[in-house]
Amino acid sequence: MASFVIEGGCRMSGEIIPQGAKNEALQVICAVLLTPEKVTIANVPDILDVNNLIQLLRDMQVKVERLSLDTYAFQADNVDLDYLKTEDFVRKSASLRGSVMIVGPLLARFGKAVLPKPGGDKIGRRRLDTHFTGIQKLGATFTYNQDAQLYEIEAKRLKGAYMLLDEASVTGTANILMAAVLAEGTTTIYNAACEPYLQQLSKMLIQMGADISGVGSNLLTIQGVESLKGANHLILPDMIEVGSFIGMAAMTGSDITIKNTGFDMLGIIPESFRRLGITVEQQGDDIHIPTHDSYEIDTFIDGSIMTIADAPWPGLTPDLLSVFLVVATQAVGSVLIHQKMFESRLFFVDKLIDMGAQIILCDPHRATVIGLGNRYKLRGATMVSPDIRAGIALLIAAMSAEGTSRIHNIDQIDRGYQNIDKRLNSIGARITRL
Ligand SMILES: CC(=O)N[C@H]1[C@@H](OP(=O)(O)OP(=O)(O)OC[C@H]2O[C@@H](n3ccc(=O)[nH]c3=O)[C@H](O)[C@@H]2O)O[C@H](CO)[C@@H](O)[C@@H]1O
Ligand SMILES: C=C(OP(=O)(O)O)C(=O)O
Repeated sequence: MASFVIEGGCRMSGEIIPQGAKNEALQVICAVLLTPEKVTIANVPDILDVNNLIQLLRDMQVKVERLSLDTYAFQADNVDLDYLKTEDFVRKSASLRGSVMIVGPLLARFGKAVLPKPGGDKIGRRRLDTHFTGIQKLGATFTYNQDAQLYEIEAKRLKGAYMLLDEASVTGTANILMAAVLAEGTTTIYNAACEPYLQQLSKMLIQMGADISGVGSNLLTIQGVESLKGANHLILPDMIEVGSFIGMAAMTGSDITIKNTGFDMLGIIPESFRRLGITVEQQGDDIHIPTHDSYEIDTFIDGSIMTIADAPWPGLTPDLLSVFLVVATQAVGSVLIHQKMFESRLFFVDKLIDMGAQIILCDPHRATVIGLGNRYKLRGATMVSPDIRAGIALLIAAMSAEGTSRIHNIDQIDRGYQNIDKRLNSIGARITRL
């Protein structure tokens, strides 16, 4: 497994362009299975998860053409459904979470799909109930094949239905939506997730001929259509990467401009960083983070310690809480980080404590951070990245620390951040990939 060696204390300056959004890419690439026509997708991030999904489609005989570094044309006019029965398919599906979202499109278009255990971060229970119940409501049957360890799913023709999701699952909503666009009649999805990823997926599906209303809300109404056509789609900048750069800049005392951030789609993210005391200057669609010698965490209006907690969109994405946590370690003041959605995403704080951070892990979901302000710097350390977002948080810690750090298992970072070492080194970081 590759590692990063990071020389701490280097300030960055200059401009950085965020990659395309990982979680949107995973959705819209699955959606190409809904039509035999050509779908062209631009701003596709060159990251492990996305490349693994594209390979999975290639293995299913989807024609994939790389038109430029970040633009692909897909044509699913001759899909090999037998591939879904192979061990190779099961193994590859387990390498990423996004693979679960081929079920909706396959079922809608071909009446059958299989669902092996998907991959993704090991950050606590990651149940698929919402996917199952939603797709069952559309009339599909699930049969567990013990030998192959996968579900076989069938439906002659999906039928629209009303459903109130048990939770606003991101990939669950995408899967059900992609199934419903070709179902017969009307589907209503209440308590739908409405992250920008889903708004963008809906936008692409509408361009393909789907009839969807309520986009951006938690109530989606879909009138099924007979077939869908090709489309051209542009993926938004990755809001998690934008947030990671904001935190990284503040904590390393860097002066950077994050270009083309898709600011209007960042929701509560910029304001949440401002509440940590970070100056986030909007300049058109760019974000400028000036050099911070210190930043002070806000309190609630009554003076009590602030909580930063995740919530379904338009609440704060759980994928940035690790970044908020690490950035708070060098702030003036205290904050409670409450990761409500996942129960194993905060254990990486042990590594930060080893580096000198003052953190009390209250329970698997909550950590209190007592900011060190300018009093002490973190110390360099050797660490292993447990998941993608803990990985970037540890990288930020290492970049701000005194001395040299090593992070092992950086595949976990590469899963979601494109050429991160090269891009950061080009504006002044010192990261070596071994
Ligand atoms: C490939 C992809 O797109 N992955 C994202 C997707 O994963 P994914 O779609 O797998 O995550 P879900 O939205 O299904 O749920 C995530 C977790 O949050 C819990 N939950 C969810 C909704 C809710 O209202 N209450 C609640 O507690 C679930 O029980 C689960 O433990 O969404 C997550 C939540 O934003 C992100 O962390 C992942 O990066
Ligand atoms: C948890 C994440 O990804 P995945 O769902 O692919 O594991 C993430 O992107 O932070």
